[in-house]
Amino acid sequence: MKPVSLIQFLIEERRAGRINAELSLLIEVVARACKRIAVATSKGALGGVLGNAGSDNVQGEAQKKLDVISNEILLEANAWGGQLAACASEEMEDPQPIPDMYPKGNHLLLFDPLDGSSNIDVNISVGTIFSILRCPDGITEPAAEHFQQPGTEQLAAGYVVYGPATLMVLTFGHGTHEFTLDREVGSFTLSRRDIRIPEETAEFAINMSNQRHWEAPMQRYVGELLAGTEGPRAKDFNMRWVASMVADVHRIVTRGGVFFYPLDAKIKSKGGKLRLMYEANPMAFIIEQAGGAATTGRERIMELQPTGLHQRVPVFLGSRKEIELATHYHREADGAQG
Ligand SMILES: O=P(O)(O)OC[C@H]1O[C@](O)(COP(=O)(O)O)[C@@H](O)[C@@H]1O
Ligand SMILES: [Mg+2]
Ligand SMILES: [Mg+2]
Repeated sequence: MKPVSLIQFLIEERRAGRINAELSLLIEVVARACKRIAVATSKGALGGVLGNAGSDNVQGEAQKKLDVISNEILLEANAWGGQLAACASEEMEDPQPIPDMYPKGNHLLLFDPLDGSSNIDVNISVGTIFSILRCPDGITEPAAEHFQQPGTEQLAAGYVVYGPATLMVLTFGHGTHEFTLDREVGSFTLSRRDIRIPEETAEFAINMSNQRHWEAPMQRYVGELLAGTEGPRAKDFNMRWVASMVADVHRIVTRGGVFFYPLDAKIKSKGGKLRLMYEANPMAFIIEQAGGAATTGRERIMELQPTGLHQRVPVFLGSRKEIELATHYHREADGAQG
């Protein structure tokens, strides 16, 4: 089969009327920026990109040098791209307007410039996650409230994994597709089209060290997985936890599985660990378009009405039947309590 580059794929999508020229160009700009981030991450200690930046972000987390470098690469690339009205990032409290000297567009871009920051210094896969929305008509200086649209309003979402290979996974709402960076030619090439995630799985991902803090329905669900063939599920389950959401989600996009970052007593006051606008919503869109499911344990993530740019939510995503069961246990427990 003749290789299909990302550019050719975007032309196909435009010809099919699934995306417009501006969105297509925006994806090209984001892809180009991620190629530069791939180079930066691959330098490691030699490039002086490891370690802390000496500053904290809006979440009160110590920023890694690569958090800051990746953020700047994405801001710089998108400032003069011409497709954006503004962008927002995990690493910035407020939305970043497009400088007046540059042409503006009708899209809003949200991103987690470097996901899996705790793994940077130990050379484990990290990534970039992004979500694209339409800027409301007539808004020239978008504020946080203009970004706060439900996940169902996303025009596109994607992530890039910087691992042994650099991969981009993308959806426009017409299936989920994977592109591999061909380092020799320097471009992303289609490696899997219309990905389907198996409905059933025997592989789960969760940070088990938080177990004692979980809610009862989560204790029950994971307890049954761990009981395996000796328990009510009558099947053994294997566990994985990379602690880079992009890598854990990419494993699921590749071979199925489930990923959980549930609410627990430690993070209850924050509403969860992962961020709705630039982690949960884009991943939910990608997973749903590949036949999987994504909930908070109670509600469909993409139907949530956002209340803040950096809002956190519980995340349950992956193989549909398992996510439905875990969600059912939570709703049932709420019902019993209701
Ligand atoms: O350290 P924990 O509790 O295992 O959490 C890991 C989770 O935190 C994250 O690193 C948060 O994302 P950032 O690295 O972008 O802040 C996720 O990628 C990952 O799933
Ligand atoms: Mg992240
Ligand atoms: Mg991050």
